Amino acid sequence: MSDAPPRGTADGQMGDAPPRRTPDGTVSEVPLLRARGLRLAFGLTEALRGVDVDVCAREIVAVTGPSGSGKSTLLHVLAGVLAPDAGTVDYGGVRVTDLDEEGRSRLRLAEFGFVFQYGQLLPDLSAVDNVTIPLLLTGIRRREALRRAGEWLDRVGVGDCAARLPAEMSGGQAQRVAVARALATGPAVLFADEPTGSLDSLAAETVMLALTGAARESGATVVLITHDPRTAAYADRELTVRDGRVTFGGLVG
Ligand SMILES: Nc1ncnc2c1ncn2[C@@H]1O[C@H](COP(=O)(O)OP(=O)(O)OP(=O)(O)O)[C@@H](O)[C@H]1O
Repeated sequence: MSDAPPRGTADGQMGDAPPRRTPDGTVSEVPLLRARGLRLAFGLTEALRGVDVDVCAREIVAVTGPSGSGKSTLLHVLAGVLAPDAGTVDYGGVRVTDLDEEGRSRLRLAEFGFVFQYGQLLPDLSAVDNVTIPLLLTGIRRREALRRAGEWLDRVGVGDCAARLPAEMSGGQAQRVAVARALATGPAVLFADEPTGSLDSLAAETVMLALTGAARESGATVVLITHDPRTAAYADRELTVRDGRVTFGGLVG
């Protein structure tokens, strides 16, 4: 969005991040996220067993694979939520895997947005207030935050739900509010873990249309986990994870 706050100063080292919007509006060929040799075990369970992944600026990448194959773990490591046992993640000019917990937290707040499968909206707040909260946290004044939140709800097709509580919306409407909330602060990368996992196919379609449309419009890169081929079909590229390894489509070029 043109009125999004400036991005990329989580630790003051984001100046050499590749451009997210190429002059002709296409996806950049330069990896924005670059992971190499990722390994992570939970006790005896090797969730990631040597994963290499590139995600280019403005790309929409679907991560697919069987249950328990390591998809969520990979997303959490790419997003700096989890630190791997071995391997590197680079985001623009920042080596995420060299940051401590606090540095990763600042990076997430400044650069990343998240959408999950369930229960992400604050139940006691209306749709518009749910979208307003992260804007207020970036220091935007309430009146302006409300205006932007309303615009985002319109953009994802749920402007008429602005005053409703999450319990007064359908699952698909609530997920579109969650998409608006995740994108309203202008994140460079949107990470979505099964965003349509709890929805019927029609609602899933409306959510994916809203998510991909809004992400493309705002120039956000998207990494989304799904085991629904119809959801994966909205992506520019699909990569497959099996037994902790990327078996298909991890690298570009
Ligand atoms: N916090 C944890 N503690 C222990 N084991 C874990 C933890 N998180 C994940 N695992 C294990 O790591 C492996 C990969 O899990 P992960 O959640 O990444 O898979 P997934 O492909 O996302 O699965 P699903 O599609 O069912 O969500 C699984 O064997 C899982 O049980």
